[in-house]
Amino acid sequence: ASSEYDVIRSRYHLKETIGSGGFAKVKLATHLASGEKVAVKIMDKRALGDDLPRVKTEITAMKELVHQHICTLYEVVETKHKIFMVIEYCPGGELFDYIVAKDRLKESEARKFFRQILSAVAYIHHKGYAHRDLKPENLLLDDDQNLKLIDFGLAARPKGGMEQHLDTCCGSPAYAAPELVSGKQYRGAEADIWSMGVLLYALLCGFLPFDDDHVATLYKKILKGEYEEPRWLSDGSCDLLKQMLQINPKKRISMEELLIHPWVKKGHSGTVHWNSKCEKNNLNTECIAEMAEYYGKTKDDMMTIVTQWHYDEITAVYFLLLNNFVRGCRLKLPPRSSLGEKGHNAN
Ligand SMILES: Cn1cc(Br)cc1C(=O)Nc1[nH]nc2c1CN(C(=O)N[C@H](CN1CCCC1)c1ccccc1)C21CC1
Repeated sequence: ASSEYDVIRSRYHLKETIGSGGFAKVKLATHLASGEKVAVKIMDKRALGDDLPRVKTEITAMKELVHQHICTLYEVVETKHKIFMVIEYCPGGELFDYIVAKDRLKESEARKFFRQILSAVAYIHHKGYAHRDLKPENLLLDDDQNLKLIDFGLAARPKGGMEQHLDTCCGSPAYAAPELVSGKQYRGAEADIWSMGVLLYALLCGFLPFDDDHVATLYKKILKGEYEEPRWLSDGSCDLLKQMLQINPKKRISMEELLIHPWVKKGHSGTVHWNSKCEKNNLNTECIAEMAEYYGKTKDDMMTIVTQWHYDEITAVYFLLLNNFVRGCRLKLPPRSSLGEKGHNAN
């Protein structure tokens, strides 16, 4: 099996495991060429079994969804038995743990996070995707305390567009919409809005609106749609939650209405900017120039190579440079000769 790791080890220094889920584990790693930290999600195809399509779904989705509030997929390495996804590293961990540590968030902080979640979800809906597993465990904090959405294994891109109904019941029960738990057909976007309502409730209250140890009882509570309104919730927060946690999806607030909702806009100059700042169709010329120098190519040749989006080392270097660029840092790639001296790169 060690040979299966040869390619990934040639480009990354794998460190401790920082997460392990059903069929995958995530290790912290360092990109040798740049010294940048990354997260490597490792899956064994034999253990995946009929979950393998979920991984393909996630890879396809992450290749298409490139956004400032979505964890960037840098590189994919597939060997005989393994799939390695090299993904943006978020040193702040899960939003779930952040809420638990603070008990609950002040309305202004909840609003800051909620606007970032809206930005990511409005973008994926615009691209024709529904996430279908929105919860605080799937939102990570980067080192600027900004949120990044992860886990697109359950994402759906209905062929007939976002009006199309879906029927696979999936996601985490406590965040699942009533139409989803009652096994009816549902629209992905409408179900995501409900889940964001549960998420907002968790941010503001520190506990879930619908909760029970027995999943059947939990479902009954979701279908009734009744939840507690703690006294610390403002009228504005209660009104917004009421519009998001409408059991009838037709009466539920839409994404368009959410983006301009007074509660969402309060204390912020503009509406939520959900367009991507890092779309693949307009390359960052400074990153291309830096790469051209590093690989000894002309800018045009470098541009051509990057736009093939092979999700190999080239794609990884481009996105690592870009993620630093958008944060105002300039990542310098050392001359390639130093590659030989492992761990040589100053961090
Ligand atoms: C927990 N933690 C603490 C610190 Br400090 C950093 C982290 C951390 O996990 N950072 C991090 N950066 N980038 C990633 C992660 C975690 N991570 C993840 O993809 N984490 C998910 C977490 N899911 C939430 C519910 C079920 C599993 C995961 C999926 C499969 C197996 C293990 C973990 C990525 C790769 C995208």
